[in-house]
Amino acid sequence: MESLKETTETTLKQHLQELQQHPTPLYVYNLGLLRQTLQAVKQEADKYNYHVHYALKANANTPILNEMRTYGFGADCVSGNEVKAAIENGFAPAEVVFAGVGKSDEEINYALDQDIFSFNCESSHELEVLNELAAAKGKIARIALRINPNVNANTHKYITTGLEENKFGINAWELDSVMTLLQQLPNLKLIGVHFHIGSQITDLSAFKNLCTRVNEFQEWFETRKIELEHINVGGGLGVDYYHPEQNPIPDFEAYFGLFNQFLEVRPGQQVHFELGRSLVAQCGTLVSRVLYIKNGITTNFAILDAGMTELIRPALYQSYHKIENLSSSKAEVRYDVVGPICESSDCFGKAVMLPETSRGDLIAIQTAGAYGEVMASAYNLRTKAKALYL
Ligand SMILES: Cc1ncc(COP(=O)(O)O)c(C=O)c1O
Ligand SMILES: N[C@@H](CCCC[NH3+])C(=O)O
Repeated sequence: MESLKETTETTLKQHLQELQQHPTPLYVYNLGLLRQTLQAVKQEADKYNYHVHYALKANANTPILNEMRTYGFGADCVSGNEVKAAIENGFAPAEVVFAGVGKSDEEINYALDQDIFSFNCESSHELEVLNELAAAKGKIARIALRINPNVNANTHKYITTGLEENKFGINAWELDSVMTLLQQLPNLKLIGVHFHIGSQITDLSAFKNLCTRVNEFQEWFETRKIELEHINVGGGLGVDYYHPEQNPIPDFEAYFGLFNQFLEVRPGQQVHFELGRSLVAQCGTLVSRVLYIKNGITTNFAILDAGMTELIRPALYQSYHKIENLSSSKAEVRYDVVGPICESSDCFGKAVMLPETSRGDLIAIQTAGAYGEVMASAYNLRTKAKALYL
């Protein structure tokens, strides 16, 4: 793994002079690491003939999408604009799936016109609306039922999606009535089932529990003589935010191996995955300049030109991102690293040990490739940060 260590730990420092020429805040992507990650995913998924759709919600930048397409991944979309981005960036419609609890008529109509592979449907009401819109176009929409498996992902409660209390998916007790309803909806064709239990899952036993539930649902369908061509088990594999240098690439071998061991697949069935974070998180860094150093009563503040408007994860989920000072190698001092936004939650890290930091230093906030740029906002009328690809 020595060469990987090189790419994550030193790439930014190697490019320091170049970075200094750029306005900040700036998202910097390491395409070399991205390619190594995608190669690893492909190698492990191919072992079992698994097919991966990239979840665009993690990062929908064109150079990133180009890499995904080049490596043969499909596109998992959650809005009409994501479907559009996938198609405009060259994904074949047959490689596009569209999930989401609240698809608007306009979004559905656009996806119907594109003849996408599948709508992952999350309620009876949605099925009725989709059937009506497909009928109006004289089309038959391929659908997968997103089932809520009631499996705990053991992750942050804001990013758990597969519990009964969550808004996502069709609950097990509704399946009978949904199947009865489907028989009355001639413009829908059921091609599979879909599950997704949450994100940033680091305890793989959650996926084992998912497999057990999927196996039970498969039996349920089988006893009713309903054939499922596709089993989509979603995404959710977590990354190591604490040690991006040591673990730049998640353990895809263990992840896919677990599904191979515990998921019972019927002959001819295809297994689909929808990975987002695990593919792109580690290749992205938010680079920012120190604006001011301010000595508070209890702490020193390093005030950056990036804030929660560029990377909202710490403010929203109290999530940890490793912070490095690329410019200084002085003795370490403790700082609260904060942004310029008019919110006290605009803080990237408290009591962070950094080499003594001065105005103008470049600060790297790591593991920001997923759910970073895409979740940026214009709050305080901020300008959107640019992206640089190394
Ligand atoms: C339905 C669905 N699929 C895929 C993903 C991608 O998840 P992750 O980025 O955790 O792999 C998400 C996000 O949690 C999702 O909601
Ligand atoms: N945006 C979240 C994850 C949600 C994933 C989409 N369901 C994060 O930054 O961790």
